Amino acid sequence: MSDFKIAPSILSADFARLGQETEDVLASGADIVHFDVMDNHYVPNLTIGPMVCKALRDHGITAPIDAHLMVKPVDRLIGDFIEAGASYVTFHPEASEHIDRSLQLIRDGGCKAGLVFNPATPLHYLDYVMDKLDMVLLMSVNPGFGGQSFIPGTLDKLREVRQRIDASGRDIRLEVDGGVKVENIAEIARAGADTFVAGSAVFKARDEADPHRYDSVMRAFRDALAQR
Ligand SMILES: O=C(CO)[C@H](O)[C@H](O)COP(=O)(O)O
Ligand SMILES: [Fe+2]
Repeated sequence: MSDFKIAPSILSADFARLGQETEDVLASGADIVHFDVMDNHYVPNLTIGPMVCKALRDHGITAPIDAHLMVKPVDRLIGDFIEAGASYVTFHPEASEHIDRSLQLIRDGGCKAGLVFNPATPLHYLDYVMDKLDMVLLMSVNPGFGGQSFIPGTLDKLREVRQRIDASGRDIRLEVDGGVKVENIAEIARAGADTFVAGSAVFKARDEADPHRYDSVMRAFRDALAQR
């Protein structure tokens, strides 16, 4: 597998300069913009919503935006993110009253749909919905904050989901989110992930030579993936 995608989480960007930061990280080679939505209810933190997603589109960001909804209830915000220009909309199954309906709402709006699993959320939520998924996102930290350490048990869970995706024969991305670093990305890729969210590891590693570039950390991620 060589179709690896790197998705910097703008949670760790400078929010006062969000448009420029997003441009800079994409110019440095990022593939996807990971957009963390927290509601101070499902998770104990409060971040950004659809207006900010739309502002990034209006600013000229054309790359895929991966809206990771850590909100409860889910369904009303799905419509808002579709309107705001999200490309992927993912949600936590235990935060939705009707998982199948939420997935269908996302796809009916022309977006790609994904389910997100916290470290202790069982994988049985995948049963009966594989045909409605474009992405499975495994959290490798408990959701709510950037800058936490990767939980090693995620590796076994990744292997299990990789088997399920391959057995399904479907085109479903396997994303991992939380504590992804240059030092552990190869091991995470070997366990089956193909899409890597990295927040603090990217935005704390601005190039010394140019404050608008993240080239060296992006190159280090690519090199680690090439040598996995
Ligand atoms: O969903 C998230 C937290 O709930 C973030 O995407 C995640 O924590 C990324 O940050 P870092 O790479 O610093 O761990
Ligand atoms: Fe996230």
